[in-house]
Amino acid sequence: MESWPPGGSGPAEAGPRLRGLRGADLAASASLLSGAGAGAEAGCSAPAVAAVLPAGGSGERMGVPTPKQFCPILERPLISYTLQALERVSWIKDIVVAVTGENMEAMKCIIQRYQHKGISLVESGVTRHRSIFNGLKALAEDQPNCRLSKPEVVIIHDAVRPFVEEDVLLKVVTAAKEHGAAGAIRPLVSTVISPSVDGCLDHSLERARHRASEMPQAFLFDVIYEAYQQCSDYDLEFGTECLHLALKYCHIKAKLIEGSPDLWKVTYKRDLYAAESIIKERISQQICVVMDAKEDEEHVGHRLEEMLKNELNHVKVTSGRDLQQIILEQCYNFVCVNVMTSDFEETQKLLNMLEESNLSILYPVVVISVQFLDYESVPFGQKMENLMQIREFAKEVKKTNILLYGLLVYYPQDEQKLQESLRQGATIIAALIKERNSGLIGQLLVA
Ligand SMILES: Nc1ccn([C@@H]2O[C@H](COP(=O)(O)OP(=O)(O)OP(=O)(O)O)[C@@H](O)[C@H]2O)c(=O)n1
Ligand SMILES: O=P(O)(O)OC[C@@H](O)[C@@H](O)[C@@H](O)CO
Repeated sequence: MESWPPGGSGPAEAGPRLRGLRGADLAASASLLSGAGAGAEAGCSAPAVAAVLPAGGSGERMGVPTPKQFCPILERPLISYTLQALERVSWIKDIVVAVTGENMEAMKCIIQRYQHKGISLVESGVTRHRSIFNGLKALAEDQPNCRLSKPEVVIIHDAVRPFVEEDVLLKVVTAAKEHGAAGAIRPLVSTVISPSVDGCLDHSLERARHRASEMPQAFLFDVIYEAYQQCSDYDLEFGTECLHLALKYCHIKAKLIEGSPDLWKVTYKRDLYAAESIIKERISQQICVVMDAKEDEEHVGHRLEEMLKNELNHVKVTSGRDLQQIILEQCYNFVCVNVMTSDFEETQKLLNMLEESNLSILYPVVVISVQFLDYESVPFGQKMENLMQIREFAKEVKKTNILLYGLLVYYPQDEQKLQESLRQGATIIAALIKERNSGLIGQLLVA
């Protein structure tokens, strides 16, 4: 078992807000688990919580050579999104990932490149249960060269379930403390049937009375560790349900927690497309319009900003007065307005800030360099020559995961024509942000 990177600790980025079911009880649990707030002051000890991520599968159902946990989404391996989701939960102290020996180096590179913190690696087993057991052994203090402290509660979560939020983790851990085990469940989409030996229907289960077992699950460490130690080889080889092991070997009836639709497991190729679509949607929720601060309210950049607000419902459009703050808020989309200047001065300043911020390590950042030009009254030749620089700029910044596009917006004297080109410009901007197509970088689109 290795901690990677050596000495690494603490989450890679600030923990997210608890979403939805914030409630006073969840807030209290969160403060207790993080060792802060009233719970801790009242002398309640914050239970140590660790997580085990089985990531040693081959992903046969995905139908590609690369094990699905390493398949890229927006050029980043799927497992990195799951690690990010867990490490930003401040009260999860250790994350143990079980990978095959042959994927150990690849996993270390992923941890290094995406700056994941507090990750320990163990060798996976030939089945999911054996991989989980190996992860638990790394946390148990009765093992040789064990460097991790035994947690009170352990979360078990598939590495191929990237959309896990703090609130459901909090609920399963809180329930596991009380019941000994807890797991997320979802309504069944299809009815479960039992076939007879001759391949005909023997019976079906009443769908409304059954649920799909999902992840995350959480256990008092001693419960699940004891269950795995007593586990039969048959269960280790063919079992798929940790909650069942706690019931069978420790007589613990797990508390079942209703989970959100996003808890699903990436299994087939269609799931990768769905995951990419969800991630693209999530990082497209905020756009920052960057323009020269001294420009007055009539500045055409403000008109473009207003048009974007009208065209893009549910998208927060801000004008970037304090760019550093906007970057800190993890905005991944920037529209840089250059009026009449063609040397990309504003755009270059923005690109330099973005490259220094490391914002694009986890997600591709879209920058759209907008030029307003009344090309009926300005000589086009020289202007176009300048604008073509964008191709070289784009190639350079792509190396740091910044997708740079050009947009030339017709800037006529006629008000109605200007309104139309602004609307067309907003539509093009929305499409570039939504699609994040790296094949279009350096292109100059015209509205
Ligand atoms: N020997 C194994 C098998 C699976 N897993 C992990 O358990 C999780 C859920 O299992 P599953 O979806 O079945 O993954 P695979 O076994 O890779 O998929 P398949 O059955 O299609 O081969 C995945 O993160 C997978 O990497 C594991 O750690 N060790
Ligand atoms: O994909 P597999 O069949 O290997 O196992 C994964 C799932 O069974 C498991 O994650 C949930 O059903 C909860 O136990």
